[in-house]
Amino acid sequence: MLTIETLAGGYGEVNILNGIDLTLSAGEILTVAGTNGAGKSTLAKAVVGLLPRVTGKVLLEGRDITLMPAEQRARAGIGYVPQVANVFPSLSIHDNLAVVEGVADKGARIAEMMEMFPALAERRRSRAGSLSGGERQQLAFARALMTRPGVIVLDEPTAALSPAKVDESFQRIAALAKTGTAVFLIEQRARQALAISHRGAILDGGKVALSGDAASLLADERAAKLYLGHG
Ligand SMILES: Nc1ncnc2c1ncn2[C@@H]1O[C@H](COP(=O)(O)OP(=O)(O)OP(=O)(O)O)[C@@H](O)[C@H]1O
Repeated sequence: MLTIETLAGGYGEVNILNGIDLTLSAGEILTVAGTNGAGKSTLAKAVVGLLPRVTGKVLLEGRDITLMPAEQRARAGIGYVPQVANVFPSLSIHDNLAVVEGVADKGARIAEMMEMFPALAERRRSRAGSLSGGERQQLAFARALMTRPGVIVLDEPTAALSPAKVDESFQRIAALAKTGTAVFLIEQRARQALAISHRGAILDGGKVALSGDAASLLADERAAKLYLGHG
């Protein structure tokens, strides 16, 4: 579904990403973890078309999208939920979903989103500006799913959530992958994320330091010691 080959690049002249190779198949969850500043968010931006300078390749279903602008990538089926949620604060929850363009069967899709995110359904007429950080994140997630993207890039989806909601969020992500969506999951909660993932990659200094299937990464002593913490 998504192939990343020798991807490098950054914001200015200095490379933040230093040659990354990763693949993600339909229905698969790939956790990308790593220390602060390792380049995880920068990698997400390169995948969705928001990094100013890149070399190497990003392929979507075999098609080279490395230089494709972000809006076009979104139309081609790459959804993105950035770390700081993008919602329209003055619009209601319902209308935040209703204004998403390019959605076939909009009413039905909104109903599906309300089912997937019960906390949003309860407050569908409330202004998005009145939501908590975690609820805003859910709304941004629902907005990104409206167009039924084949790949979704989630940048720390659990960061703003209360501990009680973290599990629920991971379960929702697992359920989404079961419907065939490929999930590119950036997470600080690496152990929990790997527990629902098929594969994982740990970034360090803009490179993949370790990668493999999620279970072996969880069992890897070096990964545990250097990157996963004890939690
Ligand atoms: N807009 C930007 N312009 C210039 N440099 C940036 C920009 N955003 C991030 N950087 C730099 O790129 C490097 C990698 O940052 P990035 O946010 O990708 O790391 P990260 O692994 O996602 O870290 P964190 O877990 O803290 O979010 C850092 O040195 C950061 O200072």
